[in-house]
Order: sequence, then structure tokens, then C-alpha cells
Amino acid sequence: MILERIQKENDIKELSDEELKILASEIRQFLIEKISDTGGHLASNLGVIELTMALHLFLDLPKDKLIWDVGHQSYTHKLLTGRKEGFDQLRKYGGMSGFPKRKESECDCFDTGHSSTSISAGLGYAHAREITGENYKVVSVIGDGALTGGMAFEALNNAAQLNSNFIIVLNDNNMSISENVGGLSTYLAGFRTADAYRDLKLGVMNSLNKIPVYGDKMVERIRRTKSGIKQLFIPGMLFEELGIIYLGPVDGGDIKGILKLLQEASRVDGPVLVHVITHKGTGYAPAERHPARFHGTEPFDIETGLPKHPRVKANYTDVFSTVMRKLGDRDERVVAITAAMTDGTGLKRFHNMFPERFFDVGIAEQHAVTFAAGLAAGGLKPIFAVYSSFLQRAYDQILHDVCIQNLPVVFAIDRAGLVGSDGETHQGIFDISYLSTIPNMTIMAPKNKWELSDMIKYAVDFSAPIAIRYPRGEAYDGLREYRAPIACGKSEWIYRSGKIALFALGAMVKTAEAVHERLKALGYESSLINARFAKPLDEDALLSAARHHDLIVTMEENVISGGMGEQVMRFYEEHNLSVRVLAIAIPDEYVEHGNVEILRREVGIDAETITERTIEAYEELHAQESGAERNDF
Ligand SMILES: Cc1ncc(C[n+]2csc(CCOP(=O)(O)OP(=O)(O)O)c2C)c(N)n1
Ligand SMILES: CC(=O)[C@@H](O)[C@H](O)COP(=O)(O)O
Ligand SMILES: [Mg+2]
Repeated sequence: MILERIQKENDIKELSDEELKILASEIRQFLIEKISDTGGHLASNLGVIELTMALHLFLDLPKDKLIWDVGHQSYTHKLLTGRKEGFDQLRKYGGMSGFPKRKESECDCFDTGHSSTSISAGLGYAHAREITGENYKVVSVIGDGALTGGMAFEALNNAAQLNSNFIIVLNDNNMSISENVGGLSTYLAGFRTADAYRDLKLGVMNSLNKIPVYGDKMVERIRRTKSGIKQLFIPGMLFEELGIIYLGPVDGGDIKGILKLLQEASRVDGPVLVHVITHKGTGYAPAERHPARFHGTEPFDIETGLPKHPRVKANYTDVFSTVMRKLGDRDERVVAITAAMTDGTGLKRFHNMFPERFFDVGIAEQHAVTFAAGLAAGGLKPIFAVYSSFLQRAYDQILHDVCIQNLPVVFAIDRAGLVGSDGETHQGIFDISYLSTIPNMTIMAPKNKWELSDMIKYAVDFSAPIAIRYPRGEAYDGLREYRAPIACGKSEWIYRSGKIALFALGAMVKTAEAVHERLKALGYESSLINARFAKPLDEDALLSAARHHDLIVTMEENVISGGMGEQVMRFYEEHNLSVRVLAIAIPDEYVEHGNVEILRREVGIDAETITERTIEAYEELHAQESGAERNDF
């Protein structure tokens, strides 16, 4: 196997054309087999095998810098940099990450996971190279989806001022996770028409004419003319007008063609964009047919493409999806927004039923929030469905555009809590902290699927900014009988007994139930309060809990800093109540990829650890009290 061989001794540069072809097909086979077993991002990776090989033929790694946008398509790069064995443990706890990681390989020069960062990072490297006087190539690879993100445009605008070489590879497969959207996508799709395809070769020839050494003054003059007609002849005018040389388009399956264009691109003194046309899922029919389903996939059967472990129970996203459909039916002012996550956030049904009230804005979370603010100011009821970690981007828009004006925007925050295999870039463990700091914001979290449904309905009629956070995965269907109506800042008492009060938020209520049972089995009675609101806190419940209990245990799947526990402590301090609070939360650190249950144990928010810590704290308290009593004598 050539793939095996290059892991040990050979560099890809030593291979013949024939061997390169064989290698591409070995990599394709390997990825299909491995990902069918481990799960992971398949479709994008199958589309960039030849492109990645061309990049490796062109670059001298790790000296040169290769930056992947999002990084979900970096599997071939990992294979070509000696990490084949790592695929057995892809995205597993302690195993290889699904994204580029500097700590994993010196050939990964920039960590990614969130979209649209590669041009900024590459530009930073290019300027650093100038200032330090070093000599290396810099290539950023960005997808057509990632190019819809505002940061990418900010970076392009900035890149135009660069005087040294910087290559931006546009990996254009005409897809984000689902269909790419917007004006830029339409513009790029124009390159894919039958005519454009026929002229692919011509386009490349034209492109080569742009390189100074060919010195075709005519082409250069046309390129610099601001006449409409040149747009008919020269593709990529959008980039050219921005001051970025455009080369291409080139067929993403043509290793030698891509390599040639990259070599020419490296002669440009300034930013240059190489447009590569790829296809999601290349070489695996089910992924070619259903690129969205195979964007990020669970383990699947290779023959049929169907999941190996089909889901039987509804997850929180399904519940959100159903409620949104009902709300859309009931109220014409309800509108839904996604930033390129229609499938992941469960808005597909809403989109199908109410296309005129559905907005996919591209990978543009900041814009999505201010856009929602505008919709709300215009009298609608916008619901922005977004993953917790992606909403991090829009902090100022939430503060400045939504909350100062107290506009009724609903933030449906999916993937809140540990998400598992995507790892540190995607864990949704900061939202309570970053939202709590913003005046006028209300934050809720449901204990089970019925409460999520009730909370969404409550939020839509709320007259101010409001967020509902719920986790990835199966929706809890326990505690069904506890369904007191939602009231702002009001918690729900589930059990009242003993001297320990468990004050748990959202998904942690299920864990708190288990802790309650474990404590009971060990001879400790406890009360259980479903916090429901992280902001405002239920002050009455906290006062009552302090009156009747010795120890308050707060539980949240969020980092400790700025989380609910810290706020509960501050509340007691402000009320001069010397009640002992044990704050259970995620430590002040990033959490790696892996199975969620393992991660919960690792960070100490599982039932067993919480029970132990609770008993320890309770016994310590009593030891102190009896010590204090002895001192009194
Ligand atoms: C800020 C942010 N929002 C959303 C996502 C989720 N996401 C991951 S990949 C992707 C689509 C990227 O499309 P493109 O760049 O064209 O890459 P392709 O998958 O087509 O190769 C999206 C929306 C993300 N990673 N980061
Ligand atoms: C790379 C990326 O950001 C997404 O593809 C993400 O992996 C989706 O995660 P879910 O599987 O939770 O939808
Ligand atoms: Mg794409």
C-alpha cells in the first residue's frame, strides 16, 4: 500500500503520476472505511483528497504554513503527515482530533474548528514572515461556505494591502453543510455552468497570462480596466476588484492542474486566490447523493449508507423542530433564522412549511443577531437557532443591537453543554457566562423535553431578549409529572427533604436526580430544585433553600467562571447569608473531544463525583460546626 509506505519513509513528492492516482484511491477507500466505523466528517474530506495531495506536492511542511478553514476537511492532510494510525481513535477521548491541532503535529500550524478564520490567520503568518525575515509559503484553504462569513471578507479587504505572496485556495464545492446561500454563492455558481466548465481550461490559460513572467500586456490592461465587458471574459472579477489576483477555476480532481496553478500563484507578489472546483462526497455514491447527511456522520453501513445505530428516541433538536412547526402555524409573526445550520438546529421542517419566514443567512452569526434585532424592531418574533459555541462570535451584537434596545429576540441555543467528539472548539460551555453579563438578558434551560417545549412557547411571547439553552443528544423524558407553568425567574421544587439542597440547571437536573438517589442510599436526605432560570435567579427559592438547608449544591454544565454557581454565591454574599455553597461546574479550562459521559467524569460533573463531593462538603461543614461548638466551651 502506498499510503502505508508514505507513513514511514517516502514523501509524496517521490511518487510517480501513476502512484499518485493509486494513492488518491487508497486514501478514498481508507476514509470511507474508517469513518464508517468511527463517524466523522466524510463528504468534505472525500472532495479534497486530490486538492490536499496537490498542496502537499507544492508545499514543504512543516516549514511552509497550510491553514485549513474550519478544519473538518483536514483528514487527508493528517494522513499525509504520518497520522494514519490516529484514525482508529478519531475524535475519541485521548485519540486524534477531527480538526487541525498544533499540539498534534508540527504540520498543523493553526488550530481551527469555527469557520472563516483561515484568511485572517494566513495573513497574520504572511506579515509575521515579512517582519521576522523568514522565508516560507503561506496557503489558506477556505470553502465556499466559510467564505460567506464576515470575518473572511474582513480579511480579504485587509489582505489587499499585502505586498508579499499569500495564496488563498477557494475550495468551492457549491455547498455549505447544506446548500450554500446568498449572493456570493450565486456568483460562484456561475463558474459551474456548462459553458464555464467547457472553458475551465481556457480559464486556467487566461489565469496564467496574469503572472508577471508571461507579461501579456493586453491581458493585464483588460484586467485593470473597469469596463463591464471584461467581466464576460475574466472570471473572478469580484476578487480582482478587491485587489486580489484570481487564478482558475481548476478542476479539483486534477492534481497536476492544481499544482501548476499553485506554482504560478507563488510568483505573485501579493495575495492571490486559486479557485478549485471540488465535489462533496466524491467517490462514495451515498455521500455524493446526500452531502448534507454525510457532512458529519455517525458510524454507517458502507453498502447502504444507513446509520449503524439508528436513533430511536427524540433528541432536543427534534423537540425544538416540532414546536417551531406548531408556532409557525399558530403565529404569522414567528420567523426563524439560522447561520448555515438548518439541519443541525432542526429548522428544516420550518423552512419547508414557511419558506418566506425562514432565513439562512450563511455562516454569519454576528449578522444573524443584528438581523434578528431588525426583525424584532419591525414587529416580528424572531427565533435565532444557533449552536452555543458559534453564538460566542456575536457577543457584541447581542449586547449592542439586541439587549440595549431590549428587543424581543429568542435565542434557541442548541449544543449547550459538552458536545463530545468535536472537542474544545465546539463545547457549548460558555454561554451562561457570556450571556449573564448582559443586562436585559433572560436565560432559561429545560430539565426535560416537555419543559423545552413549554419554554419555547413562553419565550416567543416574552417581550425582551431571552435565551433557552439545551444540550446535544437525547431529550430526557423523566420527571414528566413536574410541569408547573413557566414564570420568569421562578424555579421548580421537585423534592423537599434533609439539609442538603441540590439546585440544578437544565440537563443537570437529570444528574441531580441521580445524586439525590445516591445520597439517599448513603443515608443523606436532600431537596432538589430545578433552577429553570440562570438569569434572573429565583431569589425566593434561594432564600428558602438557605433557611432550611446547611449546604446548597449548584449544578450546571457550563464553566465555573461567570456561571450560575458563582452568581448564587454572590447572591448569598450580598444578602450576608453565610450559607455553604458547593458550585459544581466545568473547571476554568478547555475540554477536549471524546464521549460525553467520559468527559463529564473527567471534569467532575457526573453523578458519582458530585455525590462524593457533596458528602465531603457536608461532613466538613458539620465537623467545623462541632469544632466551633467545642471552642465555645
Ligand atoms: C462559526 C461557525 N459557524 C458554523 C459552523 C458549522 N459549520 C462547519 S462546516 C460548515 C460548512 C462549511 O462549508 P464550506 O466552508 O464550504 O466547507 P465544505 O463543508 O463545503 O467543505 C459549517 C456551517 C462552524 N464550524 N463555525
Ligand atoms: C465542523 C462543524 O462545525 C460541524 O460540522 C459540526 O461538527 C456539527 O456538529 P453536530 O454533529 O453537533 O451537528
Ligand atoms: Mg463548501
